[in-house]
Amino acid sequence: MTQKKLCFIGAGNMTRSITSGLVKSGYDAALIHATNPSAAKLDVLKAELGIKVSHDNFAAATQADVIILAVKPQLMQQVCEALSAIDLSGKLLITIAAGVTINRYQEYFRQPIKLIRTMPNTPTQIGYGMTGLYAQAGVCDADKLLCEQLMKSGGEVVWVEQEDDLNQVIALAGSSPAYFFLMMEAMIDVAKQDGMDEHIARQLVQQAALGAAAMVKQNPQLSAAQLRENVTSKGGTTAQAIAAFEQADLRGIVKTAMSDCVARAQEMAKQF
Ligand SMILES: NC(=O)C1=CN([C@@H]2O[C@H](COP(=O)(O)OP(=O)(O)OC[C@H]3O[C@@H](n4cnc5c(N)ncnc54)[C@H](OP(=O)(O)O)[C@@H]3O)[C@@H](O)[C@H]2O)C=CC1
Ligand SMILES: O=C(O)[C@@H]1CCC=N1
Repeated sequence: MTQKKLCFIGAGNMTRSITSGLVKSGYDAALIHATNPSAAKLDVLKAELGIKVSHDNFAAATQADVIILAVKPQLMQQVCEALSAIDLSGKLLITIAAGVTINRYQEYFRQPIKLIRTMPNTPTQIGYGMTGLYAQAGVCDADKLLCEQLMKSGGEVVWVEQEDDLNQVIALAGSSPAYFFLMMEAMIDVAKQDGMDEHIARQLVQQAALGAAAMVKQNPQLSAAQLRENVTSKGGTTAQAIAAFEQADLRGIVKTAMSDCVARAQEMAKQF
């Protein structure tokens, strides 16, 4: 991979996930710079990954070839406006923020920019990430390839055709690790209430979840429905459990959750 000077603005959960993936995959830590107002997260990144850290967004971004915008959506305007005095003509901008549109970034930077919107997720930290990508019109193939390579160091990537499609990516992959964590959390809680040791419950649940995801991935010819049916013996235990989920309208709950997730991204696009 071509190794360029990277600057992450904001050193929170996602910057940690992406920079870990990059360093683990061999990206030169000396070329990665992260900035943050408070010191604690920077200290951890410096100690764990050996990347450069500072509190100065402007200086770090000025020196970088690629600026990765990784602050919360509500802070994006303030952060981008403060960087708008930098000549961005030779730099690629990548944003990981949910719900902030390309039009907004153009307003904030007040100059022509080359921007790729991405939607990664936290499993990027361990190489199991999933990132959706959308490039602003006019971004060249070399910059698209560079962004793709950066995000691939943490897992898989898909390009989407329309900017709006990123909202579906959020519902399906950006936010969805939290849905699966909730499911596992609930299962572990039930086992604990039934008197099981928490560590054993967690081991059982995490391995079952990992196995189920691997079964889906390794059997592309089989639908998720078919894989579910293969577990479900007629008149058996799984049938009882699945009936309880169906009766409680799990599918309806999932539908509401995902459409609320998309709606929030659309609302944020108007807000920020
Ligand atoms: N978490 C997730 O699963 C995903 C998040 N995203 C997107 O990633 C972005 C970051 O999310 P996440 O990492 O979870 O959030 P975090 O809150 O963990 O990280 C944001 C970081 O930005 C820092 N920050 C605040 N103000 C500034 C500033 N002026 N300059 C530089 N840094 C600043 C914060 O510092 P401090 O805490 O010291 O104030 C914090 O460390 C969001 O836009 C979110 O939409 C995208 C995909 C998945
Ligand atoms: O919850 C959020 O807004 C961010 C975007 C996707 C995951 N976390």
